Amino acid sequence: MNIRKFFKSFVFAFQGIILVIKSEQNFRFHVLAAVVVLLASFLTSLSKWEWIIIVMLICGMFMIELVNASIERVVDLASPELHPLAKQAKDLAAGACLVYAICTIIVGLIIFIPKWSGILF
Ligand SMILES: Nc1ncnc2c1ncn2[C@@H]1O[C@H](COP(=O)(O)OP(=O)(O)OP(=O)(O)O)[C@@H](O)[C@H]1O
Repeated sequence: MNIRKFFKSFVFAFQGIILVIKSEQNFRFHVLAAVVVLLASFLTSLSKWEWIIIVMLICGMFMIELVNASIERVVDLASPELHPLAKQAKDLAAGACLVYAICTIIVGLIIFIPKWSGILF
């Protein structure tokens, strides 16, 4: 196993994460949302499994935004001019992000509403 190559691949992966933070407004919004959700989670007594679900949802959102940013760049490289297939590729990737974001909101509400309803009402 080539250790140097192994660590270099980590460096490249971190470069990708830094790039998406710097260049994608959506990603920065999701980072902010994740901080808010983590703060709310600390203030709410979550079970181990609820914590696991929250962490997986947050990481999943970051992952899908990274894939979306990657698809946007590949499409821009392959089709700098307007093309219906380029539009479809970008809109499909954006649709995947939206589906996942809606899923995280629904699951978050299922976890938090019963806990907060006792405090609020
Ligand atoms: N090469 C292209 N050919 C056809 N439609 C495109 C192309 N590039 C982008 N589009 C479409 O134009 C609309 C706006 O795209 P825009 O470039 O503003 O955002 P994006 O590339 O999807 O994301 P970002 O703003 O983060 O770069 C989207 O519906 C997208 O699918």
